[in-house]
Amino acid sequence: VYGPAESQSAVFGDVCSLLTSPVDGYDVCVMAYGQTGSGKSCTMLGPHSDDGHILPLDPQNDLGIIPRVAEELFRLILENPSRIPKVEVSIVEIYNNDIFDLLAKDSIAAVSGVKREVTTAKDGWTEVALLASEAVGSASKLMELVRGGLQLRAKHPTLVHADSSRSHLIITVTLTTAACSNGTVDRACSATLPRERTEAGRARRAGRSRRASQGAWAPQPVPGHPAGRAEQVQARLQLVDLAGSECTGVSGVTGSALRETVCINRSLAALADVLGALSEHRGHVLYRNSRLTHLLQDCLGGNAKLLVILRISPSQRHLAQMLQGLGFGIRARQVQRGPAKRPPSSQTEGKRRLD
Ligand SMILES: Nc1ncnc2c1ncn2[C@@H]1O[C@H](COP(=O)(O)OP(=O)(O)OP(=O)(O)O)[C@@H](O)[C@H]1O
Repeated sequence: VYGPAESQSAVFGDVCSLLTSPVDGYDVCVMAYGQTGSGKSCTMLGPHSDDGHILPLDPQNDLGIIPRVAEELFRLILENPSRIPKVEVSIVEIYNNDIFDLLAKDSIAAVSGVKREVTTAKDGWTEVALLASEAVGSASKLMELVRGGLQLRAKHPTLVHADSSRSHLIITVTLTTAACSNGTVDRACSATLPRERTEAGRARRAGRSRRASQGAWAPQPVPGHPAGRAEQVQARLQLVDLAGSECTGVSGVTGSALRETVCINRSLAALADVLGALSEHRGHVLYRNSRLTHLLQDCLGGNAKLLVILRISPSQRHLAQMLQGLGFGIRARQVQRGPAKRPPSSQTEGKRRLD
């Protein structure tokens, strides 16, 4: 629990240790939940202006989780120059239960993003069809894309918060790495990784493969490999700034803003329901009740490491929302899925290969 005077770097200190996981092939999701105006965007992004620019008054202390994650991720990646993954970014917002691609490039996209659909592929992964993604080679390029996405994000003033975000923002960083395959010799792997890590990574990454997105980067051929090419492994790091839960009597919204509020509250209720179902180990989890939970299905119910940050307003005026937020936190905490699992080795059934 962080008090009001806690620094952004202290909060990031609890996120930082998760960042080796996507580099090692595990999915990670960090999301901020809380009522409108409680400081989710501040926590995730730091202070920022309407044009998406991050505005730290004190650059050392004010930066939020996302710019810090960008820096730390690339620092970790560059620690091992012989295994640098391809890093791609996609940014979507879920507004009024519709998904908008904030990196799509066409005339409509310049105003509000392009509407997309989430689908569950045959292999069980949820994906947003036709989603634009951009390769990035540095933290600054990643943050440039985030700023562009923020400019398109839906906002609307309310009585509670003059700069209220009306959509859920989901930034996905995908790391694609050529993996060592069983029965083959990947010289890059074996030359640079300790034996123990190579073998563990082999089993883990070989089963962690997903379909590669289209792009210039391609796996290197592996001599003697039946498919004639190295396997690839993809890990996703998702950074989620949820829209705020809201009591319409307090926020005073009407018309289109009221519809936004209804959609926000419904999707957050669906998220709470999913966490409740997972915590009770129910056989059937209703991910598709909302596009938010459908899109986040892999990180909520899959093998991802999920970190939920709860923002609670200390104001008595918001007591009902405070209790509701704490109830959400209790549900999130009750979800026990054990340690993140290593995917099956490449010789067992159910492996996913990128070919
Ligand atoms: N720790 C903090 N210290 C000082 N001011 C803060 C802090 N956190 C947030 N604020 C301020 O509170 C206001 C609301 O913050 P923010 O935009 O992050 O809320 P939010 O939860 O994302 O709201 P919404 O869901 O409506 O978009 C902003 O003016 C922000 O600068």
